[in-house]
Amino acid sequence: MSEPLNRRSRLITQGIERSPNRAMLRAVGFTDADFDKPIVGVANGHSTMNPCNAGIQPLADRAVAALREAGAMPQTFGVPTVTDGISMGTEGMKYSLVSREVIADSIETAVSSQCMDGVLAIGGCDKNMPGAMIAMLRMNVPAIFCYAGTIKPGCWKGQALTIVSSFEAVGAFQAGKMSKEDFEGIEKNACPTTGACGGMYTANTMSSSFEALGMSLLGSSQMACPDPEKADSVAESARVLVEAIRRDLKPRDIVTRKAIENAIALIMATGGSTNAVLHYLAIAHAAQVPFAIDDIEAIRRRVPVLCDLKPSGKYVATDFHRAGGVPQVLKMLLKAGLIHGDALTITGQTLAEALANVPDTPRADQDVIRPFDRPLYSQGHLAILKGNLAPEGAVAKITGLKNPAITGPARVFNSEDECMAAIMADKIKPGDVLVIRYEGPKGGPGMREMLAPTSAIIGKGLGESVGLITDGRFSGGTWGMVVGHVAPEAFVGGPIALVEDGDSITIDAHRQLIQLNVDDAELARRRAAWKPPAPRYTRGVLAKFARLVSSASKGAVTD
Ligand SMILES: CC(C)(O)[C@@H](O)C(=O)O
Ligand SMILES: [Mg+2]
Repeated sequence: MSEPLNRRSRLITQGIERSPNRAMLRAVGFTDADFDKPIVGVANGHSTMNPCNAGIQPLADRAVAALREAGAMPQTFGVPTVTDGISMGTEGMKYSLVSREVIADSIETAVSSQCMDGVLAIGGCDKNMPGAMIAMLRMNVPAIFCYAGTIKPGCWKGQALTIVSSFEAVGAFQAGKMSKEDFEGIEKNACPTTGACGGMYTANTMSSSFEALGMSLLGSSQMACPDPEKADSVAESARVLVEAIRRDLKPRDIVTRKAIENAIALIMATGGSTNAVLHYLAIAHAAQVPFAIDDIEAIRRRVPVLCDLKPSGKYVATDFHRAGGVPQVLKMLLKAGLIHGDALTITGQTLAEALANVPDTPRADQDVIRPFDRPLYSQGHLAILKGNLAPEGAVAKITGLKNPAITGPARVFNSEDECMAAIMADKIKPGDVLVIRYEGPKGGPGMREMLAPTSAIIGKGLGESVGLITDGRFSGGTWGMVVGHVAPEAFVGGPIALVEDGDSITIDAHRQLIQLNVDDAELARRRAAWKPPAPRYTRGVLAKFARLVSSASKGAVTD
């Protein structure tokens, strides 16, 4: 007799003493026969706060129906989100990374409090993906992730638009390089549908990497949110999840070291967001898989950038999907021996088995996905930089830079807001190295993304001549000579706290170096004089996060 599928939920549905529990479940539609079925949580990220999550309710409805058809009892609960693109450049962005932990804690709390037998999570904006994955790996009950889908590109005067077009328009318009008509036209046309930011920014980076990780169905992540195929893939995910519960196939059976290496390889090949480094350190921590920031370099060296995708490339996620998307890239990496084909996926197949029917080479009629003999870059773009400014490491995109090395005078700012004001007041000159500090996980707190200043720099035409380093983060839409996640952060006395205006700083992408050119005796003097600042928040979720959070070089985790 096979094991019952309600391995966990039977703790609250079976036996005399569980009569009150059943009484309450009857109130939400359970009948006698239902108490023997697996209870599956639908972590519903629906929200009208943003386009990324505003299309999720119909997907959650499809998941509920498909779970019932597959013999499970679905129970829906809400999961909060923040919106990076709307909070960007404000104090509210401090809640972005914090929300990854809030989402993880919310899903873990709901699923574990009622001993659910599995969970299907549906998310949209950036932190929804890593937050859900961290919860799944902490709980280790059968789980699958469904991405709400990418937004479709906007269009203005024949130009494909994403939200980053609007961010970059700010600097250009303010510098008098763009007409009011174009500035307003871009704003009004950048986001035409529901779905998450349409380049290979953080949401599409994390969602597509979950296909490589084995925790989302192949081909599902880059579908556009409004398209019927997206809802169909959620229904299929529900069926696959019930089968995984039958097999007792759990997230930590799937998210092994090999799976994480496969995900990082996919991210390198597609030119994904720097945030993936932070999130995969946190995902490995939740999976209890040994994986350190220095492990990323070996993958970067062997995997080329094959996809010509925004922010630094030409195409958007819907182009990528049409060109074969993640499965096509994974099949190419598999054939080249750059990923582990024996890694398991949520379907119970190995990755190689799941890719069996995918063509070995990309279609010749498009150049969204390039063949190996014509990569955009021969090595990956996400590099870990070290030096006396970042002894624990820092993260940068090092491809596509006209000037891969810069040495210049430091312009020091103790917040993103101070730096943004200087950029918009045209106080920044070519050759400057901007230092934005006290924006780290503890110091910000919350490690804000700096898309506003980096876009303003691009918009003002300084993208190739100004460097920027921060203990904060960057958006997936950022490119240029920018280095984030500098660790240790200023708030805990990291070397970035000792920089003074005018100091010489070197950022060298090819040597993967970030160096403060000040002698050790002077640095020792400055360190002796440095005093830790008072925390910016003493109450509420930001204060709790600041007290708990680890270094960015460990994933900025809180447990
Ligand atoms: C607003 C963006 C582009 O979505 C950003 O938040 C990212 O991290 O990619
Ligand atoms: Mg973001």
